[in-house]
Amino acid sequence: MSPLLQVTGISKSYGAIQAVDGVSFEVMPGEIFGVIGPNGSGKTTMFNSVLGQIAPEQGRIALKGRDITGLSPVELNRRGVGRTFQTLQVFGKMSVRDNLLVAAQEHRGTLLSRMFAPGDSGLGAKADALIAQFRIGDVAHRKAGELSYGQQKLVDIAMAFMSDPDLVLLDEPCAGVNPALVGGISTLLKELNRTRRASFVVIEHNMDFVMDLCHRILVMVEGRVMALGTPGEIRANKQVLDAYLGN
Ligand SMILES: Nc1ncnc2c1ncn2[C@@H]1O[C@H](COP(=O)(O)OP(=O)(O)OP(=O)(O)O)[C@@H](O)[C@H]1O
Repeated sequence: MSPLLQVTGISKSYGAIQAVDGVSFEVMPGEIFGVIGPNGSGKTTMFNSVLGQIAPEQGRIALKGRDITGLSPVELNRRGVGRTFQTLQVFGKMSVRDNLLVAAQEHRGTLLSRMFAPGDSGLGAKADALIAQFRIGDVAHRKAGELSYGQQKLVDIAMAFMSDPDLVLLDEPCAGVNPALVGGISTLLKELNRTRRASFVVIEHNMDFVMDLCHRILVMVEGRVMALGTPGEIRANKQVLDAYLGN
């Protein structure tokens, strides 16, 4: 099986800070791939390099064997790469359902083309299916800003799925979420992985969540890959325990 995502030797510095230093890894189709590491270890910078948000100074990123290095987030989205951010991206004054529709239109075209696009172009059915899958039907017509933070996080994740992505990069999906809802997010991601064959790259500090959810985990320390393996291998890695998990 050939990799869905191939990251080869990417580096990015900010002045004297080498935020990402020669990071390489592959994500296979259908894989849930975790990225962990202490604060400031370069996880988000690596993520943003993959996602076209920042240009890596070195290295190559390929999706399904094609070079995508330097492509814009919009172009990547069209090629099947979705993302969520550390901070919520929902529009608080719009209904949950409208947030999903806007996310899909974002994927389909420019603001101008959206303004003149006829109706919802069949996106309503897709939004309703996701609302059902995310079990947020009871709040679908409420303003997103009125929902609990955890529920807004679910809306945020659902928005990333409106473009039928092959690969979704999730930046700290559990941050700030009530522990009672963390298990729900994990169950949901496993279900999306199974039913939609979507692959995920997940940055997360919640170790129980990562260990339970991910097939393989990359450990970053000071911009470099310290370890890469299954949750069992990462838990048993002495170097990782000393540098990170043991803290
Ligand atoms: N825009 C920027 N300008 C200057 N330095 C930056 C910038 N973004 C990140 N850095 C620095 O690069 C290093 C890596 O940061 P990054 O945010 O990628 O780490 P992280 O592992 O995602 O951290 P966290 O877990 O806290 O989100 C840090 O030293 C950070 O201070």
